[in-house]
Amino acid sequence: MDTHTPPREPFFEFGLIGLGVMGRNFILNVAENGFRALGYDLDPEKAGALEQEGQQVGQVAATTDLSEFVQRLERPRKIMLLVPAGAVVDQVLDQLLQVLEPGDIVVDGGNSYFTDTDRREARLREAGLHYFGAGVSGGAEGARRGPSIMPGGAPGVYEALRPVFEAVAAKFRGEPCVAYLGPGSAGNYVKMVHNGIEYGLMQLTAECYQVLTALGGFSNRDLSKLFHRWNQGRLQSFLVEITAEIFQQPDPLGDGDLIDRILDKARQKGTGKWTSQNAMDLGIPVPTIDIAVTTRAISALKPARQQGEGQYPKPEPQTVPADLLETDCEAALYFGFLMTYAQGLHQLSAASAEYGYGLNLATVARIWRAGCIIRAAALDAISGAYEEDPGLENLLLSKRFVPEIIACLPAARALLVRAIAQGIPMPALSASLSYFDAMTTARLPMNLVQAQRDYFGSHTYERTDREGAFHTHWKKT
Ligand SMILES: NC(=O)C1=CN([C@@H]2O[C@H](COP(=O)(O)OP(=O)(O)OC[C@H]3O[C@@H](n4cnc5c(N)ncnc54)[C@H](OP(=O)(O)O)[C@@H]3O)[C@@H](O)[C@H]2O)C=CC1
Ligand SMILES: O=C(CO)[C@H](O)[C@H](O)COP(=O)(O)O
Repeated sequence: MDTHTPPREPFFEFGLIGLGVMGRNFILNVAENGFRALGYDLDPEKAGALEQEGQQVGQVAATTDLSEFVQRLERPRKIMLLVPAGAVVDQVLDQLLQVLEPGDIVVDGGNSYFTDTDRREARLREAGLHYFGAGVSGGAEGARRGPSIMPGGAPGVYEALRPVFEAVAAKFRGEPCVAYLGPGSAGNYVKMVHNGIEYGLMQLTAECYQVLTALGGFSNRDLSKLFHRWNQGRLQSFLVEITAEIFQQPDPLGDGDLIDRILDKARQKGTGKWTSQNAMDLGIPVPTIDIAVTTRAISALKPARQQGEGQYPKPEPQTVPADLLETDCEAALYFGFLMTYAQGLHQLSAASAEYGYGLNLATVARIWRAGCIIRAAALDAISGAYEEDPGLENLLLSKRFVPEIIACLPAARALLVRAIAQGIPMPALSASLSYFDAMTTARLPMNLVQAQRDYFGSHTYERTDREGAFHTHWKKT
């Protein structure tokens, strides 16, 4: 398999298992940054493809033989897995446990569920091995040119990985978008919430697309220009940037634009759902993320949606002047983005306390400023907000953001009123605004919910005027 014929003795400084979309690109990035890197995949075609591509980069080889892979790595071995999350990771670990030696380091770079990482870390520790969870974001391009890396595990072990990670990570004003985040599964947890935020931002963007099209008659060309313009301002972000490009992509299989030929069913691999599920366990509200997951589920129900559209006529669309719609959408989208980051970071703060991660949220926001899918100009200011006030309970309470959020509110409300009146679903913007309104209302109607709970189940309630738990024999008529 090797075309380089390097010596058979340990020669490579970094090993990578799983030469798919992420692995192949990540290992080329590692080699290009001066580390001798060896890849392993079961599939000879993938190993061959890496060797082919690696010729231009140098210092990279591939094998399909696991014992050869292990023999040719310098000790302690540093091996990163970029294989599909789930059972495959355990299968690879079963094999590695047969051949690795105490002190070797295994890094899971995939989207593994955080409790799996804790379990695997304990398993490998028993064998004298180190296990590290380091979520990687940025897709294929990021892996190749500079991803954001979210590492967690034993701090001493990170020191061995730091030179490689800092070299390959994306740079924001020269600062690598990687930092040690915390013990155990901290890295995989942060990556999971990153993906939850990703779901929220994508859903908000999609809703703007729908409302601009339905109420403003924006063409794909108009949308591309608009998103491009937005990307020059406070909405500057990877997702807004690629959205501008998506709207100008011609259909490679026919006339017209590709976007118009893509089926409106969004799939999901599970990280958004895990974020929501765990937020529920922690008792932290992340409604924009929840609804983004739910909306993907609704999108999958195409036949029912089609049937519903036939049975329930929509209101006649009332056209809104394009400039007004554009202004309101920009502010509403920015508002929604801020609410989504606020929710995700709030969840991280609670998870940090619950699982002992000791997360520094300013650091988390800092390493998201470049390389990852949720990178955005706003993250620089978000990081600053947590630096100024490390105990900040919620981003929307940050003095930095209060005036900006206040300024966005009229537009977000006006846009939603129009959308609701016209029967255009904007579930993520709606959830973001209701989240904001609830989080900024000192007295919510939950006194009634407590009364109902006590009425039917003697669950007791607390009072506003004295301490203790109370139960009432409610008067039944
Ligand atoms: N794609 C993306 O944009 C991103 C993905 N991720 C995460 O990174 C991880 C990898 O994703 P991605 O690169 O997209 O996945 P791919 O499916 O493209 O690549 C996975 C690779 O692992 C190989 N593989 C499977 N089983 C084994 C095994 N037992 N031993 C060795 N190699 C094996 C696969 O080979 P074969 O195909 O022959 O089975 C394949 O080459 C996942 O956890 C994913 O969630 C994270 C960020 C972004
Ligand atoms: O990890 C990623 C980016 O950082 C994945 O590309 C992304 O989360 C895909 O998720 P899904 O398939 O659920 O939309």
